[in-house]
Amino acid sequence: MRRLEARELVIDVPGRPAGRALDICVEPGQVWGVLGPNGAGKTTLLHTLAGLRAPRLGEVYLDGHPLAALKRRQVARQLGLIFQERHDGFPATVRETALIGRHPYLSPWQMEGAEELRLAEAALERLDIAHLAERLVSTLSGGERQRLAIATVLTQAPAIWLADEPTNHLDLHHQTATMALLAEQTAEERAVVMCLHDLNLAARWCDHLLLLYPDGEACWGPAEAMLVPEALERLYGQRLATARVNGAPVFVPVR
Ligand SMILES: Nc1ncnc2c1ncn2[C@@H]1O[C@H](COP(=O)(O)OP(=O)(O)OP(=O)(O)O)[C@@H](O)[C@H]1O
Repeated sequence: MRRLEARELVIDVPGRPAGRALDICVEPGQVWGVLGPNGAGKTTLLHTLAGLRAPRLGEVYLDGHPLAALKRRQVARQLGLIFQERHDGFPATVRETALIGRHPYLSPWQMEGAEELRLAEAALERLDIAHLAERLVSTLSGGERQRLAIATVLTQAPAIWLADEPTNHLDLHHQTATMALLAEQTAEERAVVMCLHDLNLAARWCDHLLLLYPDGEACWGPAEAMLVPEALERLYGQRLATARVNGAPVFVPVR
């Protein structure tokens, strides 16, 4: 059981007032969506929750321990990260890259074994990129790279996924398949926090939402309480029409 908490957390967005401090507890089995317009601080929040960026105020806790006091290797066994910026280091194949997901569990001199390989192959299969296993990552399309990033975290099997726009670059089918995969993590008491631009994916798949406003204001809670058209219109500065499809609200921008 792993719990990620933000206590009195103010993310450090340069030049912005503190706004509302975040008090959030991500419990095992929950799927959190972070919504907000460009520049609201979604990526900054995710980096702060991952311990990669210091907050301006407050602290992030993993299972009650301050994240900043934990060893990165310990953190890497619990938190899986899908971020937007990726840099190709040395040339690596798709399979080698997926195997990186097992590194937090191996000692520095230990080679990946049959079990690591099995997990990586299963993840590549799940993300429909098994046929690309021998290819160099530098030759992949944007959507294939995105699916590899997800496959790498699936290989890692962390307790908590932190994903920045996980459906970026993905076609409609793979967007849905990715959201299903993330929601599926909850069956094993894992949790997911993801930034999303697509309100309808958030409405369909997230059970908790955090709305981040550009002035630092924020509100959060169960998804149904957050999906209030007036609040969402204020969030995006966009009028919306609402319908219901398959039991979930659907929001369409109106002129
Ligand atoms: N190093 C920096 N120096 C100055 N401003 C920065 C720096 N890093 C981020 N910012 C600013 O902080 C704000 C929040 O950025 P962030 O990337 O977290 O937003 P976001 O909500 O993820 O946006 P988007 O939807 O466009 O991805 C932006 O206005 C950005 O320009």
